[in-house]
Amino acid sequence: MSNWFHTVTIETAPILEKIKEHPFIIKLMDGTLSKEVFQFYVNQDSLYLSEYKKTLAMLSIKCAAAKDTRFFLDAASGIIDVEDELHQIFLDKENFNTEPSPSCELYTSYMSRIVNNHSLEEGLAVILPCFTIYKEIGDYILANQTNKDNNPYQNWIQTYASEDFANAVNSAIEITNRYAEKAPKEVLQKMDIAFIKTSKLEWLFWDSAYNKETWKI
Ligand SMILES: Cc1ncc(CO)c(N)n1
Ligand SMILES: Cc1ncsc1CCO
Repeated sequence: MSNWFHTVTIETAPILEKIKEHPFIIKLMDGTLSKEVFQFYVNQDSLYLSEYKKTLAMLSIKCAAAKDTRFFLDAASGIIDVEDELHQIFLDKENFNTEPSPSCELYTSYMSRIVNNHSLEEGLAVILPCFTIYKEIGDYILANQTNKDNNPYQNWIQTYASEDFANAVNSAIEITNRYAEKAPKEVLQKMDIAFIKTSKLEWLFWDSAYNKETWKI
């Protein structure tokens, strides 16, 4: 079946491959990622998710169908659960840094700008890689790791390889495809641009954590 998501996924396949080859993911998978780097990541991800849930809530009120509004509101509150659970386990609250890294700032600001100032369709496209790439990476790690019993990051891996998350991802894809079906070509092109850019920002977010990115000034 040909649909918008299927087509854009083919276009972004090289980005997904780069993410799978990134040392952050390789080391997360074999459990050798340094605690310091993972801590930096969880800290920034906490700042990221705190903004992302607001962006999802904003997108939800732009949807015409009540079931779509409900889906995005549920996803936003699902993120509060993830924040509570994963961050309870992994976040070092005493050394929490409240300043987003440049890449974290860029990623959250970009999504917020598109959702707030552009069309609903572009908004749907811009928030989608956060669902689909994490699903891909969660499944990829689970399928390829040999140390499920003693990986310090297993709880994190399981969250994104879970059935609940898979259901949420499928719904997000279905909703976006449904709006894309009715969208004119110009809007579809803008959806592609948004999806591709956010996919790159996913790579950048992992890379920035791996390098413990700082503000240069
Ligand atoms: C950067 C980023 N993208 C996506 C997700 C999925 O929730 C996450 N936790 N963090
Ligand atoms: C953790 C997370 N990331 C995108 S949506 C979501 C919550 C799905 O319920």
